[in-house]
Amino acid sequence: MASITLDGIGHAYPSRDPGEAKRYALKPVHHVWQHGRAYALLGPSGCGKTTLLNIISGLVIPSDGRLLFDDVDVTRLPTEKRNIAQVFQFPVIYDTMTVRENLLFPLRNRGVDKRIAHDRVVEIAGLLDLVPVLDRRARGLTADAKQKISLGRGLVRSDVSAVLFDEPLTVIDPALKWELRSKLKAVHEALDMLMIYVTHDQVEAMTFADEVVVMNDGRVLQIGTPTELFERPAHAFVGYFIGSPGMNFLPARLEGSAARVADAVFPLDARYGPQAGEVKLGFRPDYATVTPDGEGIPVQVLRIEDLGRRRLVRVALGPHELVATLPPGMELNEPTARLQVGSQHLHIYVDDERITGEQIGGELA
Ligand SMILES: Nc1ncnc2c1ncn2[C@@H]1O[C@H](COP(=O)(O)OP(=O)(O)OP(=O)(O)O)[C@@H](O)[C@H]1O
Repeated sequence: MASITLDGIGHAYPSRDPGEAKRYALKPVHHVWQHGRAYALLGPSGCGKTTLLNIISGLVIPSDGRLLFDDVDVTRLPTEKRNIAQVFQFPVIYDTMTVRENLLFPLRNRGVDKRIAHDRVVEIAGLLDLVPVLDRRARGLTADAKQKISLGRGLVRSDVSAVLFDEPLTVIDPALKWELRSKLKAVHEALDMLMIYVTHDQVEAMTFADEVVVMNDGRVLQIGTPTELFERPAHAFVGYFIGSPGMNFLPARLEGSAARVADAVFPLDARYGPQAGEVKLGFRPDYATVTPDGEGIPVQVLRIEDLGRRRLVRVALGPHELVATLPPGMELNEPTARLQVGSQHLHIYVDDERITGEQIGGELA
C-alpha cells in the first residue's frame, strides 16, 4: 500500500516526423495521490486519461518526470514489478474456473496462505454480491456477473500499491450501472486501498471518487472533491464539463465589485483590481433563477424545458443565451422576465482560469 507521487509526470508519444515540435498527450503534472483514497480521472475522449493510467501501470514510460510509489522511484519498472491490480473495460477471467477459483487465482499466484486466501475471497465476494455464485463456473454467468468477478480479482489482493480501473462499467447493463457504481463506492470504503478510476462519465466519477482529476487536451485542469468542482470550478472547462447542464459563461467587464454584461450589472461579493478588464462571468444554471417580475436583471424568455424533477428556462441577455432554473410553481407568461443569481455563485475567469478578488468583508472570494 502506498501513496503515488506524480513528480512532473508528462508524456509526448514519439513522433514519426523528427522536425515536429514535442506534442504532449499529457502535459507535466505534479500531485500526490494518498493511500486509502479514491481518485477518478475524468475528461473527454483523447484528453490523456489512459496515458496517465498506463504510466502508473507501467505500460507507458513517461517522457518527462518521475513516478514514485511512496518514496520508491518506479518510473522505469515493468508492470509486473509494480505491485498493482488492474480492472479493464471487459472481463478478464477464466471461463472454465468457478467464481471462487477465479478470485483465489491472484492470491495463489502470490503464495498467500490458504486460510487467509479463502477468508479474503469470501469477504470480496460478499462485498460484490457474488457469494451465491461462488461455486458456479464463470462460463454460464451474465456479462455483468463476469465483470463483477473481474472487479473481485482486482480487489482481492490486499497488498497492492493501487487498484486501477479503466472504464470498468462499459459492459454493464445501464439498469445495473447505478447499483454497481454505489457498490464500488462501498467497496472502497470497506477496503483501505488507493484506487484510480478512469471514466468519461461525470456521474461515475463523482459517485466513486473522493477526488476527481478533470483533464482536457492533455492537461490536468483541477483536482478536487465533487463539491469543489461543482461550487468552484478552477477552469472554465471544468464549469462546462461538470454539471448538467454546465455553467453559463458570459463575456463581461469588471468594474470594481461588479461585472457588466452589455447593460446588465451583476453585483459581486469581491473586488477585483483594474487589470482584470475583459473577463468571463460564470454561474451555474442551478443557482440562477428566473421569475416573471420583481428584482433582478431583465432577460428575454426563449423556452422552458420541463425535465420532470426540475424545469430549466433558456433566456437571452442581449445577444447572449443562458440557462437558469424556473422555481417550482412559477409560470412565465410574458416574453420578458427577471434573472437572479446570488453573488456568492458568480465566478470570474480570465483566459479560462478562475481568478479570486478581495472579498468584500476581508477574505479571498
Ligand atoms: N500509442 C500512441 N501513439 C501516439 N499517440 C497516442 C498513442 N496513444 C494515445 N495517443 C494520443 O494521445 C492523446 C491522449 O490519448 P489517451 O488515450 O491517453 O486519451 P483518453 O482520454 O484515454 O481517451 P479515450 O477516452 O478515448 O481512451 C490522444 O491525442 C491520442 O491520439
